[in-house]
Amino acid sequence: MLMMSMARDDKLPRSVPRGTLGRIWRFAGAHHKMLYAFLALTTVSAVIAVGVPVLAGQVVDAIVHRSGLGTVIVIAAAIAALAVVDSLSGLLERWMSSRIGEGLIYDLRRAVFGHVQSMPIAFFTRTRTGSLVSRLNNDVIGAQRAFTSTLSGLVTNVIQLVLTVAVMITLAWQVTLLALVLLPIFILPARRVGRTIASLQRESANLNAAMTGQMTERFSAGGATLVKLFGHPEAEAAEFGDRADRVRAIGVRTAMANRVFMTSLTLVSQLAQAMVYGVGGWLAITGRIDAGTVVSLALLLTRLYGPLTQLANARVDVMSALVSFERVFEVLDLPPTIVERPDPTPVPAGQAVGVRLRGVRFTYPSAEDVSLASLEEVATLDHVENSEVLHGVDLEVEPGQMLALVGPSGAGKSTIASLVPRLYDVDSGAVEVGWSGGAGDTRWTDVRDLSFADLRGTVGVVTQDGHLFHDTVAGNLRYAKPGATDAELVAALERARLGPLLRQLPEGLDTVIGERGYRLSGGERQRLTIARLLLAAPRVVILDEATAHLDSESEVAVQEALAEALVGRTAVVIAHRLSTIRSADTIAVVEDGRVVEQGPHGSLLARGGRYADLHHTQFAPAA
Ligand SMILES: Nc1ncnc2c1ncn2[C@@H]1O[C@H](COP(=O)(O)OP(=O)(O)OP(=O)(O)O)[C@@H](O)[C@H]1O
Repeated sequence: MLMMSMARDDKLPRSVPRGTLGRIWRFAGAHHKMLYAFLALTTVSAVIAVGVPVLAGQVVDAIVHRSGLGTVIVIAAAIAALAVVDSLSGLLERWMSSRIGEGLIYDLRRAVFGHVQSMPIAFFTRTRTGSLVSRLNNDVIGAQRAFTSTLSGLVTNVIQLVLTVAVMITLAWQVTLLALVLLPIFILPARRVGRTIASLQRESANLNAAMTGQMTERFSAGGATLVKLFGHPEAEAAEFGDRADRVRAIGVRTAMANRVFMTSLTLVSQLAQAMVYGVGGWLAITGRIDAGTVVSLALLLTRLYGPLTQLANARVDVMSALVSFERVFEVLDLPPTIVERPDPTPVPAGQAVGVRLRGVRFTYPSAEDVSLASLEEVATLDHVENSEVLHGVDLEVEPGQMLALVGPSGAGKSTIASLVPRLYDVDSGAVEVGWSGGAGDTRWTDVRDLSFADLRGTVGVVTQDGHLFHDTVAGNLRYAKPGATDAELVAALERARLGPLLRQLPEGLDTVIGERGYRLSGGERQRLTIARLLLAAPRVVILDEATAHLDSESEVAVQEALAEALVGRTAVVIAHRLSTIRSADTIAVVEDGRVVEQGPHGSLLARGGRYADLHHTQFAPAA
């Protein structure tokens, strides 16, 4: 058992899954040809490295035996030629290894970015951005190192080692054996130190990611405001300081572990060299070997312990590279739970689209389904199963009509709204969009059967705090419609009641907005997201109508913009204002994950049930 685990440990550090090597090899599929060429070139370099000491020995023999100037010059010229070839192949090798390495970084970055983008929103609500960014930057580069320095080092050194030992044995097996006696002194500490360094590096990577996470979160405008208002800056600084301190300690320990190791290896190598001179010299004096052979052996020995030293290091590199690969693969392995079906149903252009929910039950995904402990920066994911939030919701909005969702906080209104654009998928039942199938009937199609592009084109969402990228006004708007002309952008801004603001902006459409750009008020932000929606012109609008934080002037402007946005569209509105609720074609009262009442304002009020209660307590006084 112990032997087995030790044998396995020779190849991989304890915690790296055994399939990782094969997977890396498959991942690097596009670079295999270049890799083979690189390995061939490496072999040439290794042969040259062994050839030169042998030739040097022959020069000494030629001098000792007085073989003539011609021989010496020929051998010297051969050494010079080998040096030139060695330099050229070294350059070519470097070019190839960097092509492979950088190519791999490119592949990994694109794969991770693409995959992370395909993750459901539940993943982003749990994951810390800093950890994710660090995965894309640091670990990808760590993984690439495996191919540039580590792989080339590994292969060159193994080939060189084998060749050197073979040549040394043919020259003088007794001296070779003696020199090799010291070998175990290299191997044993290499394994220990390697493991220690790998675990230190892993801890350091996690700490760095935690610091990046803390910085990105706390240094955003929102985060910084929170710290100023409620935070404990000293405690924050202390927490950051602790992590930075640990990274410092790890840095020192890693550096020292490396140095002590390298120093002892150099020492052993020099002792072995002394032994070769002593024993070899004695054999030469007693006439059993040539003087040139002693020189060759001594030179070859430097080529033997050199690769050994580097191999011991390569082992450490391989392990940390494997850890980086493992961390990247871990992200790539997260299943994107919301996927597009291969043969989606097309939505016919131009027709109005209705929305309905049939028997929808929904539970928010648990951490285990959508996330990674290392990206949340927790030791283990919480195993708590979320409880069901929607317990069989039935709703229907005819094409072109408006449905208002009302109900107490936490009832599930936002959850219902998030199911239509597939931010989440239902557990059972269906969310459907429908269009006229001819002959007066509506053709209902599950949103899971539509392509992402069709769904995005059909359903538009205006959230309470519409997010804007740090970009120009035009850039933010064109996010919804890439080919839009300036005239279209201006028209959308006018309709969203942002005309006066646009004229005031220092650089008009080219003014940079967002965190570090021109500051927009809450109402202006919201109207900009409405302008974005107007440009996208979806047929269904999902709207979270919370305008409480706006002053009355701004609120009027937002209301006008919203009214504009809803004209001619099907709308599902999480309504907070009586005027909206009254103008809705249908009102659904949501309570505790169920629709408890549904109908137009007048008839619901007349019924004197939950809506009538809500109306009296919440809406009427504010109206
Ligand atoms: N990402 C999430 N993960 C787990 N549970 C969630 C998540 N978001 C909301 N919930 C839970 O789902 C339930 C319904 O929340 P939802 O936000 O849909 O209510 P709401 O009616 O929109 O409330 P409000 O009017 O306050 O916005 C709540 O119990 C809430 O705690």
